[in-house]
Amino acid sequence: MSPHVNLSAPLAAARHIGTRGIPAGTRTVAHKFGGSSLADAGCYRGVAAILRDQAEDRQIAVVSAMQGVTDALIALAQDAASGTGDWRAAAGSLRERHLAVAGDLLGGQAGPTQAWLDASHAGLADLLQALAVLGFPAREALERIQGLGEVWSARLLSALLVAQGAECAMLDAREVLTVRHGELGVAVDWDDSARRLADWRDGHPQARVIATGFVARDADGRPTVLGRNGSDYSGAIFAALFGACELNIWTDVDGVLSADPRLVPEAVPLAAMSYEEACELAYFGAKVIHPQTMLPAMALGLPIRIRNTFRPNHPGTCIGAAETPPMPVKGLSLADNLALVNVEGAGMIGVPGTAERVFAALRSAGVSVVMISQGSSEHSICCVVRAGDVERARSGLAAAFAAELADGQIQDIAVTAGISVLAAVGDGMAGMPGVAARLFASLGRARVNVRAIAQGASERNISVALAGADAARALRAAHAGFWLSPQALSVGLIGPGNVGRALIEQIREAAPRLQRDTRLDLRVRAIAGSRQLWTDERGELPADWQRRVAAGGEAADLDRFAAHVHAPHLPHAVIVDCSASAAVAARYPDWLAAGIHVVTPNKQAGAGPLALYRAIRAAAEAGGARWRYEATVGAGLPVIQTLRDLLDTGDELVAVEGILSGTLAWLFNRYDGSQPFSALVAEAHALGYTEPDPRDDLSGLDVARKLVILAREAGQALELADVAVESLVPAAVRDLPREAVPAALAAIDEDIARRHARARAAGKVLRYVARLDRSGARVGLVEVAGDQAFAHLRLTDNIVQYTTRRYASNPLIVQGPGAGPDVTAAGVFADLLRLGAALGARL
Ligand SMILES: NC(=O)C1=CN([C@@H]2O[C@H](COP(=O)(O)OP(=O)(O)OC[C@H]3O[C@@H](n4cnc5c(N)ncnc54)[C@H](O)[C@@H]3O)[C@@H](O)[C@H]2O)C=CC1
Ligand SMILES: N[C@@H](CC=O)C(=O)O
Repeated sequence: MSPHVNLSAPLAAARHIGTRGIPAGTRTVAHKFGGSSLADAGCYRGVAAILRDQAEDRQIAVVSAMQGVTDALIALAQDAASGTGDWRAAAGSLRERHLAVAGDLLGGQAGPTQAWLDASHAGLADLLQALAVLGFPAREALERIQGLGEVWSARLLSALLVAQGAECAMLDAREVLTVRHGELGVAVDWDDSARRLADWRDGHPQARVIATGFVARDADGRPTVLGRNGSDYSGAIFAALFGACELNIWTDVDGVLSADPRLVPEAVPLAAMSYEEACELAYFGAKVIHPQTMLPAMALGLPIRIRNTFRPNHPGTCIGAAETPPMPVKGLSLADNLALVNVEGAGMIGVPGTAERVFAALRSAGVSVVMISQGSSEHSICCVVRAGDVERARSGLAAAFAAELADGQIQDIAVTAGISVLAAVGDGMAGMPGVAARLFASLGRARVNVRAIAQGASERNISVALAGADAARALRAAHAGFWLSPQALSVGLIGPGNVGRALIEQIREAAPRLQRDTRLDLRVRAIAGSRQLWTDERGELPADWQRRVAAGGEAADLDRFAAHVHAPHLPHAVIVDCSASAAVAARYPDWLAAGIHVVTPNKQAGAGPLALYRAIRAAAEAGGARWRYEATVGAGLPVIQTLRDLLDTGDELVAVEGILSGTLAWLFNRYDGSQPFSALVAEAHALGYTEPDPRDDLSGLDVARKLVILAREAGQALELADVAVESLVPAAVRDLPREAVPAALAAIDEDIARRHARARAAGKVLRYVARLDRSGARVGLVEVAGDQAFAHLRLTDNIVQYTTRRYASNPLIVQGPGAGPDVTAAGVFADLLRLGAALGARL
């Protein structure tokens, strides 16, 4: 970069003068503290502690004004000059604020500092009065006033350090730093500044210096300021003049982030970057450091560290570090409030000098061009300008090309307002194929239309102009494309009941391992209950997630829920339905058609009306999304997967028979006539084995649903009504509201006791069995001989026997616990992992 060439010689000479008399090997470090680090007395104490804790031999600290003071001073000057506002009262409160901070910091020793501040504020009042008389904001007075905040701030900090016994000198930069204001900004007179500083040092040999940022003197010795971000620039200038080996810029963030965290919650802090990357990022959006600030540091190769005053142990971001991590894209930035100007016409093709005329016209109109793009057809030149410049740009171009517009050689000078530019920046993209592809693929997935593109031959920045309305979505999508795993899965859970809660705990426990070992990045970003909806951007659930979901939720709204889960910036989305709701199941076709995967233990879809089942299958096919429901039969057991494997490998199902209800298995395993059957039902409910309404188990409906799911898996168009079902629910309980069921359920006890006694007398046991074969589908309570496999189950064990063409005389058996929140959640989780594997996770 040119600054190396232009600046390094005068700077090296200035450094030589500035470090005169300092022993070789002395380590000097420069620090700069912004207004956010100096908001109140507590902040000054924090800054003093940071300075005292540093290990360097010599220290130069450059300070901004207290937070908000520079803006207040500018407003004061303008109000006084224009005769508006109560500027006297405002000046009074500024004085009070500084006196109060001095009193707080220095206590009994505050007298001299307060007297000094008082005198300085009296000078300010005189200046304001002069402006009020003049009636216009005379530049010299304005610059003198604007810089006072830094002078007060440096005085406060140095007085505090001295009061704490830490030796230091205060340097008013207006005494030594000589600058000129030119068309390209402020230029430092390095030679003059270095000589003045050396003279000042003769009278101030202290190892620690507190200097004013932002202010300087002009060639005639009049006070002036360095412009916006001037304090950072002062930091870099004094780092150079004092011979510092490093510049620390202390602010209120942990360093430079990969993107604006207000728009991209997943933005990550960057440990290191080159000066060039920092310049590119700073230009748009990343306001941590201004490129001009870096010029002296770049010329001398000084590392600049961005650090957090409020977390001083955080390493921050090192700009210009010897080694920066090899990442193709280091950061993304966004500029808003722009417009596209497109000069288009067949008459431009192959005509030398057209581009020169376009840019000359824009220069004459005083328009700075943000981005340029021209296709190789030369049919149009398009550039991006700031929204406030667009009318000047249009009329300037219209005047410059008036003749060509009149005779049709130029067809149009078109302006599109409401444009943003997204820039992907990184030294590492040079020579690396695929970076642009990744950026544009991410934007495409988020359905962002790209209006114009620019990439220079340095290959350090790809800039994309797009509609402002798409900007935030584009930024998040691009960020996900570079920083998130391609297997990042936005998870939304419906029904945080027994199974849902267990599932979330399992995900929380496994997520870090899965991300590390398989790249599957599960982010639970939304949880919907029947009454509340909770959403989160990042999807990293805290330990007290249940409390937050219950406390912080909004009203349940499945449309909002699905929209949040289906975040365009995340590569994949899945809805996990852990409710038992038919209304929720009816939403699956829409979700699947939109590309949202669905995983569920809810049987209402798989065993729902055939029309819904078919619509779900068709939608999944059309949307490319997957519907997985292993836990609907046998909870965590591989019942459906086993059947699929049999069928997919060409086998043929002859019959399926089994005990498919964990609840009924447990009830009849436990029941021995010594206690009422209804008491055991209540216990099964409390253990989380039953359906939300236990009548679904006792009526055989739950078992019938499972049989329908298996039949459909085997290709049969079975409806629930086609299953012959024996219900155990007494007629008196069937139509009661759910809350009334527990009290009424004793009505079941007598019948079960009688049937149990009869079976026992015959040397048999009662089992609720399901069977599907060529003669049809039926579920009911049967007496099973004591030597049969079905008689020897434990607890909630399910057993499924597949008789197939291959497994004809000796059926294939799947057996194990078939109900309970943990095993069911594990079955759902296994489906999620299978989905992850299909999306490319290394599972
Ligand atoms: N518990 C078990 O052993 C097994 C359960 N299943 C199935 O898992 C699902 C959940 O079962 P559990 O957790 O035991 O039931 P649960 O009653 O404990 O939880 C269901 C949750 O869904 C919520 N919910 C109901 N309707 C909703 C709606 N429209 N929108 C949002 N949330 C709604 C309820 O408020 C509740 O939080 C059911 O479909 C069940 O059939 C499947 C296999 C085994
Ligand atoms: N209530 C059901 C739960 C699983 O589907 C059962 O008991 O099997």
